[in-house]
Amino acid sequence: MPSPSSRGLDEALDNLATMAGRFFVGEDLDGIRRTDATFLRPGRRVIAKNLDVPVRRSSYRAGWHRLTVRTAALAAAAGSAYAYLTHPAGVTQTLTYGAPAAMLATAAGGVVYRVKGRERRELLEEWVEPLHQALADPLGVSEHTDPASYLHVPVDFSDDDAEIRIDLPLHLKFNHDQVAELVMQKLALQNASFSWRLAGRDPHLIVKKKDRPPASLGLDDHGVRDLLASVPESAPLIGLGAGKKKVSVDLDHESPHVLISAGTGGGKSTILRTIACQFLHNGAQAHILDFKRISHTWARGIPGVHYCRDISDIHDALIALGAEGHRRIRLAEELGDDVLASDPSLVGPRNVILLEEINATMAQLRRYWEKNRTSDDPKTSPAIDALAEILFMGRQVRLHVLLVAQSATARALGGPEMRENFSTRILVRYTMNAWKMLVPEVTPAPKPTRHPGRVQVVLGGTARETQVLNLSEAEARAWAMAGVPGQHQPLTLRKTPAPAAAPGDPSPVVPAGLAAGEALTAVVPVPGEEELIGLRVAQRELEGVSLAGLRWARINDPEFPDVAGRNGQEYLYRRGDLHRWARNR
Ligand SMILES: Nc1ncnc2c1ncn2[C@@H]1O[C@H](COP(=O)(O)OP(=O)(O)OP(=O)(O)O)[C@@H](O)[C@H]1O
Repeated sequence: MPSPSSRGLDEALDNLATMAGRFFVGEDLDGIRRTDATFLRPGRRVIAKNLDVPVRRSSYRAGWHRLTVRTAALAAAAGSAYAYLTHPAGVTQTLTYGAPAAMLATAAGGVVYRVKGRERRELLEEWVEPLHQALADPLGVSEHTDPASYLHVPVDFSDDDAEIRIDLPLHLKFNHDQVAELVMQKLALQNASFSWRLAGRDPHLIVKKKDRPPASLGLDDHGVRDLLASVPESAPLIGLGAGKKKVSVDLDHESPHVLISAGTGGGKSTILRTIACQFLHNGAQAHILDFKRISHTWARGIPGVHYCRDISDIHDALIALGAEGHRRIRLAEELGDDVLASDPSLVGPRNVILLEEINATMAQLRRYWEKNRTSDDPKTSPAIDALAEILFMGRQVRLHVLLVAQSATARALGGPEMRENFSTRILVRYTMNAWKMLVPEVTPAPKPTRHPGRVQVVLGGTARETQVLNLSEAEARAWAMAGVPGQHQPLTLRKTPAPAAAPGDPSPVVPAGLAAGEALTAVVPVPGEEELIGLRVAQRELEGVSLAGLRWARINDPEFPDVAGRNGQEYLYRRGDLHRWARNR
């Protein structure tokens, strides 16, 4: 009978032999067969039952692959040990000098990996993992399967030519429609084609975009001019969606205001330009509140355009527009719903307010008010209050805000309830956080694409991928000017009493002398502004403008004030007009 110590030795030798066997055939060393991988073929699915943890990527590798990696690691370890035994000083020196270099290289590699891996991690977390959770049961795949082993979803899967591949189980016992629906849902695809390749040892599914929007869209593309001319006055064309379907937003029937959320360079100026020039074409008035000063130079001097670059003018314009909104509400009440329904323009011409860079503009408006308010004035900027009021006014008053935000946080818009006023939201190159904040009702978020001019137009809980009509500055200007003749209202800045901004007063004083349809005015007090002055006097009053500059602008700048009188040979201008022109240059 063998002694207990020799039995222990036998067991240890047996275990060692088993481990060595597993090592050389490339199996998991604990002996559990987790996947259907063989020595020659990588695995496709998990076969072990009752696993507590997800199966690691290495368990899917073919046996020969694992053997190669293991042998290489063993050889490296043995080589290092041999080197240490034969040349200990050399190894110590190498470690002394090599270790810091290796650490630096590892750190640099780590940074690159983090940056490159961020997109990949987002892809796995937001789309691939939820898709796996949804598909595992219908496909009969173990939930412990590594999603990336059978769901081959490229990082840029929302691009037009992207191809998604899903490896299917060999038993092929699943409901095709159910799987297709889950793929559409979980990857937030809007239109896709499904090719089932079921024959052979490698059944799989290929998913591609179908009926995608055009790659680009310009005015000279077939049918675009006719389309532009045919869209209703209240519903400008934004672009074309899947299957070349027209995408527009009807400000009278769907959403009086539009929010555009885009990172810089995402194409926000192009979207505003395309929408605004169609309104101008149809006789609307446009107020461009452009704190960046140069976003819409195409609109300079177009009749019906009121361009404010200076923060004091933006402040005044918002107050005047708020007061105009109140006047229109009262007028609408007097006219009654049925009269307005037959002719909505009775309250006045349509006014679109383009508010670029809301984040910076709101901050500037606050700062401006802090600097200029007196101790009797309310603390909140009346311009910000006016904007809030305009956003709450219904579509009947025909004042529409097209607002651009790089980051449409509640604070940037003046409160979370303010975001609710934008039932149409256009998102470009958004982050997942921006989507969750602005479009919580559409989930999961469609994957953003870097395709120029490609946006998501969200309305009524539905997101539509759209290729925005790209009008050049010259085309937009020409389209705006080629509108219905005589419809543009000339916009002038005239002195009117400032609306009283008493806290809690729901109906501030309306600027005097405004009748329905009359041009809006902005309130800009300049001492002696009605007085007529020549360019020589103006040059002394206006900072940073030379006499030559004034003479040049008189001829070349379409926004230079009109001549208001003459003194002999000299042309005279209203002082207030010259000051406002200079501020907004
Ligand atoms: N609809 C579109 N079709 C094709 N290309 C477009 C479209 N919109 C924008 N682009 C491209 O993107 C560039 C930037 O567009 P745009 O100036 O409108 O972006 P932006 O977000 O306003 O930029 P910035 O933040 O710098 O002002 C354009 O020069 C153009 O090349």
